[in-house]
Amino acid sequence: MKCVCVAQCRRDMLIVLTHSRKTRPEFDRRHLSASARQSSSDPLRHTPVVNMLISALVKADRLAAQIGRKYAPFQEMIARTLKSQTGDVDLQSANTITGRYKTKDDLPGPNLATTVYWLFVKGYADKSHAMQVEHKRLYGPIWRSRFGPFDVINVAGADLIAQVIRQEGRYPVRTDLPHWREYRDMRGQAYGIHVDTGPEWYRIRSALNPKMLKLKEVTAYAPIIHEVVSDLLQRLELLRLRSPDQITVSDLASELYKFGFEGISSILFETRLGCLQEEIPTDTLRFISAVNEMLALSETVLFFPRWTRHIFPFWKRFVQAWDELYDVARHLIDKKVNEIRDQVARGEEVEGMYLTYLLSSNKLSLGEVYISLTELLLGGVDTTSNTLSWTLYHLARNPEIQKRLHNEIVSVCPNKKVPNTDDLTKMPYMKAVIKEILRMYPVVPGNGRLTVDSDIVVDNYWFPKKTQFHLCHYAVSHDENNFPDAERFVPERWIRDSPSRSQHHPYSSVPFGVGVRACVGKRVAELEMYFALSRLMQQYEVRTKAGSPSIQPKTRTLLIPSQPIDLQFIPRA
Ligand code: HEM
Repeated sequence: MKCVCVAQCRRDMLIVLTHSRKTRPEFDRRHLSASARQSSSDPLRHTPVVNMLISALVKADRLAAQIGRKYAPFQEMIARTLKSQTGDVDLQSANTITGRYKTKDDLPGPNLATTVYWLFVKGYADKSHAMQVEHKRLYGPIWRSRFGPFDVINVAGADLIAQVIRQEGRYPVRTDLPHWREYRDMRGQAYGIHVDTGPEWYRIRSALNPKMLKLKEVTAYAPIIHEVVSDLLQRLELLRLRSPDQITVSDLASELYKFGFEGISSILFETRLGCLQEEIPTDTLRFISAVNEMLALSETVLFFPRWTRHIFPFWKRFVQAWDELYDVARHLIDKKVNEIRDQVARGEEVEGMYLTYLLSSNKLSLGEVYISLTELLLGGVDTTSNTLSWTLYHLARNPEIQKRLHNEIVSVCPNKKVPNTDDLTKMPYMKAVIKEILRMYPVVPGNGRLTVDSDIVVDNYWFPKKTQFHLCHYAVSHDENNFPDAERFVPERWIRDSPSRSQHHPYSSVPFGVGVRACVGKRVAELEMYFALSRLMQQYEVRTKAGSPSIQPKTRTLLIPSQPIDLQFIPRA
């Protein structure tokens, strides 16, 4: 979705989900390190060209304002031109159209210069989640942000988000992804779940849903998830023993990232990629590198107009990254297609998981399967791993909560019994822990909705078709009115009959989104996180090192830790 800044908006809108910043011709192991991914250079923030462009935009904005003050008719002409470029349907105030509603022109909010000031002078460029909170304080729960050609309505009240979602129509759209569409047109590929709209999106989504969103179906993935969790435990044990004090695992997020990548690809592609091995296979490194490169460049490509493609290298690299990503995914899928073909030829029954289901359901073409699995992978890589990182971090800092969680796990699964899905239903506290983490750190801190079918009314404001909304989930889930003492980690808020149980609006914490367009991977993500967390707790007590700093989140596509998380893993008897 579009939002207050190009960087933020394009991140939030994609809802796709990893974020290596640095591009390197040869991929090396450092690409797997979350800290390396987080700290490497951001093309939007550091290139002199971008700085020049920004300063030119600010100047242009100021100049337009000055000219506008002197020459109102001229300003109106500029406004007409800009509005026609941004797709506004009418130049008249909607007051005259609707009579009773206010319009977006009546909304408060920052203009280009103010936004640039907030981002680059006040330092909110990688803290757009915090900017939501500040802007809500300044402007109220609904405001308008303009940034160059982007014009976004920010909504930061649970009831207002509910109003937008209720009017999203049958085929909701998060935002337009013209550059993804352009790439797919260029290569003659299918569009897929992120690019397709209307009934076509719905057709693909309906094909993907059954083995992803039904709890009973997702249970079938338990054995493979446990296999990957076992590998994670082995890896953590190895790293712990190798550390100088024999208890510390450094940069936990990067290990959990590998777990996330391995976990989701083993379900989707029915192939173990070896991300948690000591020596990661070359093809897997290629795959990970391409995912990170494509996502990092996706933001940059959108920022620059099409005519600059021959001047800057971004588009070419974006295309190369997609080619690479698609190529590896296609290779993995083709391998499975051939296996299935051989099995059928031998008269054997075909068994498998998600890929086998998609291939045998015949609901999608092979090209659509390539794209769909790639996009599911993008959705599943960094989301679960970041949530797990924050969870372990807070458990380490809150021994009482960790003890309560451990007691629950032991009471349901004594003697380190490996939990099954039935066991999970008896672990309400573990679910509350994850819910609370997703409230405090919604991985997708701001989501988007682009109105397509009809005009809508929100909070007595009338918005025409093609209005881009930014749903400020972070600001809402940190609102003291919904969650008293909102900055504190209190899983009890989510426990029925607990004195700390919060009375909150149903839309005040919706980390997976709501409605037909909500996260397709929710069930799989939950299963992965519950199995990983329960088994980690069975094996270790996690602690922070004495004097270790408190870690703040930052926004890089997703809400991620701003520093590496190092934790001590004390084996349990
Ligand atoms: C903690 C884990 C996760 C969180 C918090 C999360 C959150 C979200 C959110 C907020 C959205 C946007 C929903 C909307 O627009 O209303 C989304 C969409 C999506 N997610 Fe997730 N996600 C997670 C894990 C996963 C996993 C594991 C997968 C892959 C299996 C996945 C695949 C997707 C896809 C493909 C979409 C786009 C759906 C569509 O446009 O129809 N996500 N996710």
